[in-house]
Amino acid sequence: MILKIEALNFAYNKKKVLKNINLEAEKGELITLIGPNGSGKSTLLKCINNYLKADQGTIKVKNQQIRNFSQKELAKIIAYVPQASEINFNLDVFETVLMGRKAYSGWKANQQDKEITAEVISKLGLEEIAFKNINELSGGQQQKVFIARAAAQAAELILLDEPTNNLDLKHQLEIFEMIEKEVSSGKTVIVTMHDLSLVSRFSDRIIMLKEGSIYSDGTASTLSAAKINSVYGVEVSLKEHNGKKIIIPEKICV
Ligand SMILES: Nc1ncnc2c1ncn2[C@@H]1O[C@H](COP(=O)(O)OP(=O)(O)OP(=O)(O)O)[C@@H](O)[C@H]1O
Repeated sequence: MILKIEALNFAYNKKKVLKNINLEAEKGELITLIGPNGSGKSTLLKCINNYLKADQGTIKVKNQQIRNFSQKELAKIIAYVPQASEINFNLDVFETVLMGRKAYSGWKANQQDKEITAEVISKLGLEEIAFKNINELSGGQQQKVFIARAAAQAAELILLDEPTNNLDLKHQLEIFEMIEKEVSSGKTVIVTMHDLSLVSRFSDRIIMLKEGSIYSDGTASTLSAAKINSVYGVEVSLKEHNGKKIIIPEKICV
């Protein structure tokens, strides 16, 4: 088991945001966290990454509490890609992906770091933009670069916060292809998303958060109109296509 969370509680000041979260993740799992705006998805990822410190409960990676790791050691196990709006710097693509190697070599990247960076760039199909400045890229291209940086970090657990937000259909699929490549090479990926049809198509396991608690945890086949209705307050129709669910919002429940 790569991740084990037990009885996690977290509050911003006095506002309880995560309530009694229990969660285990295995090697090679793709887990999607869904839930309405403000249900605590980003906060949970930030707690797992030890960016926010839990008030109560434990978070263990590889059987050790995350608070016992130095930031550098934890970065060899967990890679975290925040929401696009939280990212802002002025480097080219190669340099950005190379930053993923910081946990190994500090500021002084060695030849091996550069080779790993080049491998990741070509494996994930970013060669053509390798020397473009990040700020000159579209949102979709930037997201790909940040996933590449997480891949270069060679962490076993990758946390992605809404990587497909604001992306067109092609970029959404490309991001999922990148995620699937990481999962098929044995990485565990936890990703937050809002597009439930996309989630149903790509996830092994879907965790629904409702007001800071886990409301359900199961395969895409367990996603039901009743659950979505209860968590989002919206009536939906579910259609099946090639064994996957398509979720159509119908009306807001009153
Ligand atoms: N830095 C902060 N200080 C105080 N409250 C915060 C902070 N960040 C988030 N919150 C609050 O915590 C709750 C959970 O926020 P969080 O960002 O984890 O939700 P989310 O499920 O990721 O939402 P979204 O889908 O909109 O990204 C919200 O009520 C939010 O207002």
